[in-house]
Amino acid sequence: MILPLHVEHLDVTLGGSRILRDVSVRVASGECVALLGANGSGKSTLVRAALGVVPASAGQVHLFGTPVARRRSVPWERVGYVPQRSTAVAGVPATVREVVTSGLLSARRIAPPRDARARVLAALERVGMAAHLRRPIAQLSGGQQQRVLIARALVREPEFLVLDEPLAGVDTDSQATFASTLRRLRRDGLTVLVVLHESGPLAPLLTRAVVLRHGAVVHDGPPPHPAPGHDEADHDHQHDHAEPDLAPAALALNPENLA
Ligand SMILES: Nc1ncnc2c1ncn2[C@@H]1O[C@H](COP(=O)(O)OP(=O)(O)OP(=O)(O)O)[C@@H](O)[C@H]1O
Repeated sequence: MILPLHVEHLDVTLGGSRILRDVSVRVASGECVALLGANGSGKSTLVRAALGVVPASAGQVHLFGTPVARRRSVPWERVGYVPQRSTAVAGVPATVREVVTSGLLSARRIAPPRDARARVLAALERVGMAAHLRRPIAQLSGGQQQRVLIARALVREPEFLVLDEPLAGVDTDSQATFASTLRRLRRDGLTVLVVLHESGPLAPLLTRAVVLRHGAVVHDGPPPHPAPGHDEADHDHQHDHAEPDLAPAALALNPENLA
């Protein structure tokens, strides 16, 4: 069976430090897997390595059976990526329509396809944001921005969606909206890998959780139950190693730059 994601014995070393240690993770078709762990445990690094953004020092990554050595080797027509909102939309002076249209562009396709308008609208309808088509993304709430970024990832109709901390800095109402969006996508048959600080309101949607600690997998199985009284709304840390805010031109031209 060809897996959407198959990571085998992956090691990643950055700045002389071993960040991931012998990590093996499988995501099968139709699963909704959470990647959990404390700050600095290596979750984002694993996602970035899976999308060819950071190189492996040992081990292998396959997406739909394709070996991933660099960003260009990712089968982007089958994989959607939703980056952390804080790094993706800060200061971008674009409308919702423009942001979602950028999901249809790439280094090889710098003009939108003929049916772009209909596809953009359909993607926004899937996340309940069609009414906001013409609004500047910077004017939207955090939760709404998050849904627009999901629409941008959905506009190519991927089979596998990777989301990096979609609940970070999002208020409780928007978290519930996000959970129902995710439930709908799962019903549509999407395979999902979602990086989370803790499983929280998404726990009922998860088929499995992989927990990282100090760059190694310490759990791969049923999702842990959310702690009583948990509140993720205040989890809005910034990454000291985060990519710089994307220039609008990069956002408009090449969604693969977001990975
Ligand atoms: N380019 C880099 N050079 C050196 N160290 C790095 C680099 N990128 C990440 N790291 C380090 O790797 C470790 C894991 O970082 P990573 O962002 O993958 O963790 P995380 O689990 O996603 O954390 P968070 O919850 O804060 O997003 C951290 O100690 C981080 O400082």
